[in-house]
Amino acid sequence: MAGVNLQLRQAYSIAQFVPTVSSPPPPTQRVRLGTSPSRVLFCNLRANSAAAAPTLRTTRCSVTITAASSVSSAVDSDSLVEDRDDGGRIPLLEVRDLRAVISESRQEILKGVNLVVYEGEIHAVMGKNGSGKSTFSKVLVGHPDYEVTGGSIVFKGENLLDMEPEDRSLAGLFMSFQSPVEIPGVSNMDFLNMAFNARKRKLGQPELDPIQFYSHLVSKLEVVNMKTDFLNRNVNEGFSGGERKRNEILQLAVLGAELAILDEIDSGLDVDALQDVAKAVNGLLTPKNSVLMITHYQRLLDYIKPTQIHIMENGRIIKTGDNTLAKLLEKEGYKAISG
Ligand SMILES: Nc1ncnc2c1ncn2[C@@H]1O[C@H](COP(=O)(O)OP(=O)(O)OP(=O)(O)O)[C@@H](O)[C@H]1O
Repeated sequence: MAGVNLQLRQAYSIAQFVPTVSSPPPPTQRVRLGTSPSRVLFCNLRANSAAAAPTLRTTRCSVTITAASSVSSAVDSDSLVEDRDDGGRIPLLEVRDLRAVISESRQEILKGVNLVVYEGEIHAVMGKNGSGKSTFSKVLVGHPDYEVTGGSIVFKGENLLDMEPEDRSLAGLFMSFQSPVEIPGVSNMDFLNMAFNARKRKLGQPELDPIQFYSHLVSKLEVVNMKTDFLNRNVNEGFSGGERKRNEILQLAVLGAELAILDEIDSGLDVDALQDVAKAVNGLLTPKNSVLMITHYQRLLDYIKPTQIHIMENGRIIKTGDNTLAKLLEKEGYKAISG
């Protein structure tokens, strides 16, 4: 059973950073014992054996977060909680002078990112290939490949850098990856059910059994225009690129999030799928929830209208503006914007 738990933990860590499953899976769970989790490594949980389970807390994932915490300990997040702009808007995410290196090579990728997202806002981050957009989003969720070396991230008034990746998820941060991973041996339905219940536990709300959860899930499937067949398939296994992206949005719809980080959610989508996904994201927006989306193309912004667009270059946000910035980019390319 420990092997099962390890695999589920890995799956969880990868997909949405929900907590370790310490109790046996629900009765309908279909978990293939002994499946190599090599394709689903996220937290560099190198050990594939049950024996490794007790050592999980000492993986690089935790070490990285600890290192990040020491950087952020000087942040007076209380003062940031009080930060209200003139319009009375409430900041959800406050990133100040964020610096991060690749853990292994120590190469600095983020060189002082500043960004504030208020409740109910949609922010788009654009920029040339390799400018640091995905790194930024992965640093936000605590990806172990990166180490924060300076600056601060405050989410809902709390120091995000003090939190483990799974706690960031439970706090209401969701990330849709550019290349969603497969999780062999875990069905979509079971995965979503466990992730959903983990969030409910954290919120002190009643969990749903598989039958109750199915009813909840069916309504969400309609939102993303997915067939029920996908529920019985293993997470993302054999899914087309577009199906994976829809599945990511299904996870968002099921789990909910105060801040959804969508990394190139439009890549690989045909026109109909793009509209479905955009419609689903728009349908999930409330005055309290926010979206931070990374994209290369204006076409996504035609469907999900951003409050602000940021241009990232060489690990920094060099320009912020409204949709005219994206239109300028589309017409003239980055030469019209770069310094
Ligand atoms: N884990 C890593 N190991 C080595 N290099 C990395 C790693 N992560 C990021 N980089 C490098 O950091 C730079 C920024 O990468 P990142 O993926 O953040 O760019 P991006 O702006 O999202 O690019 P794209 O638009 O092509 O997706 C790139 O040069 C990339 O090769």
